Amino acid sequence: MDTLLAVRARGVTKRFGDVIALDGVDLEVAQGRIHGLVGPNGAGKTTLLGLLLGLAAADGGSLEILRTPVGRAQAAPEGVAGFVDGPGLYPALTARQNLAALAALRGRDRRGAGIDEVLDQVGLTDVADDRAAGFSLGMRQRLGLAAALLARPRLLVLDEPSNGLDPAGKRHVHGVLDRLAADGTAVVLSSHRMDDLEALCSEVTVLATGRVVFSGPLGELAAADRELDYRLLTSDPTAARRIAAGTGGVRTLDDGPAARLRPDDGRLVLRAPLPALDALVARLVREGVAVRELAPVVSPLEAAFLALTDQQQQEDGR
Ligand SMILES: Nc1ncnc2c1ncn2[C@@H]1O[C@H](COP(=O)(O)OP(=O)(O)OP(=O)(O)O)[C@@H](O)[C@H]1O
Repeated sequence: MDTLLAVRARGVTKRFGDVIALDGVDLEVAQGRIHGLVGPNGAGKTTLLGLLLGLAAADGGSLEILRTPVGRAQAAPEGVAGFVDGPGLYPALTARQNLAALAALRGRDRRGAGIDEVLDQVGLTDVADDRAAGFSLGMRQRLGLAAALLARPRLLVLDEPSNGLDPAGKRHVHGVLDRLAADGTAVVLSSHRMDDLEALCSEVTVLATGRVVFSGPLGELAAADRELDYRLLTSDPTAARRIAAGTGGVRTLDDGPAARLRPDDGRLVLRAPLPALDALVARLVREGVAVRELAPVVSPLEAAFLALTDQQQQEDGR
C-alpha cells in the first residue's frame, strides 16, 4: 500500500559526466522495514543513498520520500537522517559535544535533545566525554548512528553501517536497527557483507552497473531452483563420482576455475539445483555410499548475488 511507503523511486537516473551511476532505478521501501542495498563496487549504492539523503538530486525519474515528492532541490524531507561515506564528525569535540553541536544546528535545546539516550542506545556512554579524534572506525560509526538517531528519523539511511564494528558492536547496532524498525522507522542500508544482510534485512535490492537486477524478499533471492556449488565428502569418492555423473542435473566440477575449490582430500565439488542434489543423496545412500559432509561452497545468498551481478556486468561488457 502506497501510504505505507517510506521510499518510492521510479526510473531514477543519475549521471556524473559520461558515467551513468543510476540507470532507471525502481525502489520501494515500506515503513518498518530494513532494506539492504548490495552490489559490486561502483554499482551505484552510495549514489542512491545520497539521493535519499538529499545530498544530490536525480537527473530523471521520480522519487518520493516519506510521501513527499523530491524535486530538483537538494534537500531531504524532514524525518530523514543518516550518512554516506562515513559520518561527518568534529574530531576535536567529544562524542557528547558532537551531538550537542548537531542538536544546536537543528535548533534543539541540548537538554531536550536526547543526547544521553542515543549515546546509551549505541553503547558509547562510557566514552561520551572522549574526543572523537581518538575513536576507532567502529566507534565513529556508532557515533554517526547516534547523530542520526538524534533526529528521530522515520527513514534512516546508512552506508556500510557495520564497517569497522567488532562482533559485539555489530550485534549492538543490529539491535538498535531492529528496535527502530519495530517502531515503524524504515531503514535503508548498504553492505558488502552477506551475513550482515541475512542477519538484518528481510528484503534486498541488488544493483549492478546502476541497474536493479533483483528487488524483493531475501528468500526469493536464494531461490531453490538456482544451481549452486557444493562440496561433497563420502565414504567412497570414486563411487560417488560415478553416481554423480549418472544423476541428471548434477555436474562434477574438476577443471577450470572450479579446480581451485577442490580440496585434496577426496571431496568432490558439484554444481546442481536442489532437487538434483536431493536425488544424488538418495542414490548414494541406496548404493551404500555414506555422505559425511555436504555443504555449499558459498552461502546460497552470496551465490545468488554473484550470479546476478556477474550476468549484468557481462551484459554491460564490463
Ligand atoms: N561525484 C562523482 N563524480 C564522478 N563519478 C562519480 C561520483 N560519484 C560516483 N561516481 C561514479 O558513479 C558510479 C557509482 O558509484 P557509487 O559510489 O554510487 O557506487 P557504490 O555501489 O557505492 O560503490 P562502492 O561499493 O565501491 O562504494 C561509479 O562509476 C562512480 O565512479
